[in-house]
Amino acid sequence: MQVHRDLQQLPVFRNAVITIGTFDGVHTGHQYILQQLQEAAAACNGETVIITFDPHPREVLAPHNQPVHLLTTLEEKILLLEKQGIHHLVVVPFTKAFSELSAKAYLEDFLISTFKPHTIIIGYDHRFGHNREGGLELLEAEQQKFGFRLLEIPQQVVHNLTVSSTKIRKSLQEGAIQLANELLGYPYFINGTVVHGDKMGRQLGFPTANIALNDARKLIPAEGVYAVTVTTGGHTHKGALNIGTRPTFNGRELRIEVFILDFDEEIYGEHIRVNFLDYIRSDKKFDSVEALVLQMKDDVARARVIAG
Ligand SMILES: Cc1cc2nc3c(=O)[nH]c(=O)nc-3n(C[C@H](O)[C@H](O)[C@H](O)COP(=O)(O)O)c2cc1C
Ligand SMILES: Nc1ncnc2c1ncn2[C@@H]1O[C@H](COP(=O)(O)OP(=O)(O)O)[C@@H](O)[C@H]1O
Repeated sequence: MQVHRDLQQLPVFRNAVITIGTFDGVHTGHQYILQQLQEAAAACNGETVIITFDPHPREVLAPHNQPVHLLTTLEEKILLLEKQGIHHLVVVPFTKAFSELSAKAYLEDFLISTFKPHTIIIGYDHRFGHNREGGLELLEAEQQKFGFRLLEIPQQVVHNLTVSSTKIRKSLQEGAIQLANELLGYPYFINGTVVHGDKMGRQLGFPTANIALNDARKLIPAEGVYAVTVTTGGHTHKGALNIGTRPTFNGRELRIEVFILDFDEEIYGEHIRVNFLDYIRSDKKFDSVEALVLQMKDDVARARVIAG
């Protein structure tokens, strides 16, 4: 997949079959659109082109101080899209000025003039232009004039639920990992670096790698204990992960820390990726360190079975 970040340097696409969106999470609904993109491109000997935005439009448009919670950073999105076998990803810098283009100007002066699409494929609820004023009706009205094919993809449903990035974010924030993973079509993951903690883990018999996220905008699932897999140094291990403030030790700040099963290496400063498999329990304040350690033994046993 070629990634284009400079709109002035785009190649000429052969029969561009395009789709447009933020694709946060690259979930099963997005994956279906990408399949349709590939089928349409195969039928016209065209190239598949995804047009996405960075930063995420909500980061530019959301009221000040409202945190964004991304399912995928741009780097992660690129990796996920690459796996889908798409030819081109065009990353459009999303600015306030760009967001203020009228729907017609966006369509004619940006989308059609830049990509000269053979086919445009959009999801059922795609909106564009200032205040989201444009949609399917405007594309249909412009179709004759510009001669592109138009394909609208209906909503995708999993367990009677319409798949959406918002629903997946909500599930993760409620600890509903299995549902989130089914809607995503893969286990939710985070990427980070191993940093120093308070050096208590080793004394408890459970050294825990403390994770600093690569990107602070990444969504952190609900506080609690999770069964995970951990990839570091090119190897994947089972793990028991805690997201919480360590109430037993009267901690305050939120930490993400993982005990890696059957592992004994110093990995400070290393890159670490965690795949969330299932939620085990909520975070608790224990009356004694012994009680916490007993519970952690049980968590680890459960993580071993789940990650098996
Ligand atoms: C699987 C697992 C479950 C945990 N559950 C809790 C918990 O319920 N309550 C709590 O206060 N701390 C919990 N912790 C966090 C421990 O208190 C923490 O690992 C310990 O304080 C060591 O921290 P350090 O690595 O920063 O020294 C958990 C840690 C792990 C790995
Ligand atoms: N099984 C393991 N799981 C997690 N980290 C481990 C493990 N074995 C060794 N380590 C190392 O030990 C560190 C965690 O030890 P810990 O005493 O909890 O210190 P800290 O408070 O700095 O996290 C990790 O960052 C890692 O480098």
